[in-house]
Amino acid sequence: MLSCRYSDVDLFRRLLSQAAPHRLHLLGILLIGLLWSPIALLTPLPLKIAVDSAVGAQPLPGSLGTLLPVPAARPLAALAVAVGLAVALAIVGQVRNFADSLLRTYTGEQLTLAFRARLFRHAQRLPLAYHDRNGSFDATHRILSDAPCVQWVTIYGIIPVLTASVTLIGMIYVTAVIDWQLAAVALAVSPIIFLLSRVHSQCVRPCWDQSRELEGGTLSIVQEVLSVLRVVKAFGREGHETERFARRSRRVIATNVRIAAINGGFDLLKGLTIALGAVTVLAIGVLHVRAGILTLGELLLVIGYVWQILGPVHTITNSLSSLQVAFAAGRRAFGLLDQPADADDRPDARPLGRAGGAVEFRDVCFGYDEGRPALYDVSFRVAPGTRVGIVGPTGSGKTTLVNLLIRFYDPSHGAILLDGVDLRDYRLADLRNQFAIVLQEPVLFSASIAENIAYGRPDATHREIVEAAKSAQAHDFIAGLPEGYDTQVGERGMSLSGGERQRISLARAFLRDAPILILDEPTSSVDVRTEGAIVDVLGRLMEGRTTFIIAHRLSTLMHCDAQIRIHRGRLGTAEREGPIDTVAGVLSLDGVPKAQHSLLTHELSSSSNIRPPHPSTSHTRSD
Ligand SMILES: Nc1ncnc2c1ncn2[C@@H]1O[C@H](COP(=O)(O)OP(=O)(O)OP(=O)(O)O)[C@@H](O)[C@H]1O
Repeated sequence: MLSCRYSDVDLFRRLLSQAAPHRLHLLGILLIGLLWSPIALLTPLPLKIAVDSAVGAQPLPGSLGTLLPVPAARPLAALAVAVGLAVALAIVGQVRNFADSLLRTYTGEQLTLAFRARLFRHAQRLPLAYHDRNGSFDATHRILSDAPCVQWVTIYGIIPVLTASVTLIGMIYVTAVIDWQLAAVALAVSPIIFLLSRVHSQCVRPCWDQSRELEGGTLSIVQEVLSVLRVVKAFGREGHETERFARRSRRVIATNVRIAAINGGFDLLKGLTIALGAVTVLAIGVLHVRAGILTLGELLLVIGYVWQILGPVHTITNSLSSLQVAFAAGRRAFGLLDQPADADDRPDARPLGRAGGAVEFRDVCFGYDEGRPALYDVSFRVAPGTRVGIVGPTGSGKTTLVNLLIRFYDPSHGAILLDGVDLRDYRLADLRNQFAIVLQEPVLFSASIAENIAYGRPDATHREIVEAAKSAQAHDFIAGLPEGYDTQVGERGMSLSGGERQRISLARAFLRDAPILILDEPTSSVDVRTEGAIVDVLGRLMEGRTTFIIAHRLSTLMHCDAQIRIHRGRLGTAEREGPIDTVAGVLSLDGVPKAQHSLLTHELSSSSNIRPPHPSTSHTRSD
């Protein structure tokens, strides 16, 4: 779990600093909240006036009596004052509620959006190893469901506690002025309630942590199943998946029921304490009325305050215990945010315009997991413009090799050089600009075809997009669509055929015009007829670019100058048989004229296959 190591104080501090840019809005909410205090203090007053001055013959209370001197013989005038005050309070209260709700919603959404954007930005910068380990939905859930914790803490946590505290102090003061003994009784209840709240928070906190983790796991099942629905349907596993979801959900339910039971138990205890306080105030108050210390109206006023005193106490304790939900979410959100991102550029990192395309692996070792190497001591050199096929059995390390080249991962030992410079010495953004990638399963985004083609070059003009589509033999089918280049392709391009999707991703690679091309079995998901067309397109796409093409099919290797064979993470020799020997074109190595050079055999070595370069071991091209 990535979320356990933060104390509440830590979280509180970090959430406040996350909310800091919106402090003016938060101040506005606080001020509107503080308006509640005078409204709450004045709310029981119309009742007192009605009882003491309209029914009884008392003068209007305090400064109201000075402002509106209603004679004792005019009970209707006193009633009018009571009604007028009640209506005015209701209007002011409703306007305050309206402004409060509007500003809370606006600020809350802004706070959540800002935190979500920060988490999303960070999730994209995390090393692929993090997402491999945790699955993509883990981050999704943290970004979508846990990010609102920043508004839960500020708008629904601290601000209600502050405003309720001010109201509480005001009410205790006014009650004490009227009858200090009643104020003391009401006050005596508060520490008991705070104590109960503290114990409550401690009991409920681990349950909230567990609930949020389980909920994330449950939703990840939904996401996983819906993203591979074709497979689930094809195997008829809908029932199994539903049961898996229900099993997880039952655990969430059990945890949430436990939380509800804890909350209910503590609410009961707090409610009983509050009722005990109110009943005691009532009993003492009645005795004081009988003894002539209080008027009946004052008793009603005080009882109104006592209930309202207990209201803010309730608000404070509820806000404090709901902070636990926010902290549980905050622990998960910061758990994501504190994962180390891809290494930052070195301070002296080199800018890179357009690379020449010379690539060298020098004694490269790498493993995804400790003690399970995926590549051992891989060394080879490739001259600019060489088209290299990477072959080997499944799981041998082909994808790993190109992953290291794009710097999705860094080698644990050795170095990879581009144009003679260690990849780690380049600015990462500049380095990644050197690659165009076409994958086995083309990746399209739910946007228009034009936007998908321009994904690697958002500044491309429409003309350039069309040119790229023509080069990828995609223009004709795109032009035949009712909305042409503006056609929306649906989620992951599912409204297009496999061949159409692959042509769009090839058009994207043409438009990108990068000096290094990475092709990962680009024809494996299309039929034989489409494959022929795509192989032709690939041939043109590879022209003048250093190309690494992972391939199992001979047809795909047809355009390659050289082959790297990998077996269990080690390099083997280049193949002698097969299409390589028959392909026209020569690998040029480090400035040596092309025609004099043979292929990679003497340039490729692994720990199991290290030998000095020697013409006799080299693999001369047939042409
Ligand atoms: N993200 C990962 N986390 C852990 N291990 C991985 C990961 N990706 C690959 N591996 C392991 O590394 C080894 C090499 O995998 P790689 O994907 O490079 O093989 P490959 O030759 O491309 O296979 P294929 O032809 O099936 O795509 C395998 O043992 C694989 O299980």
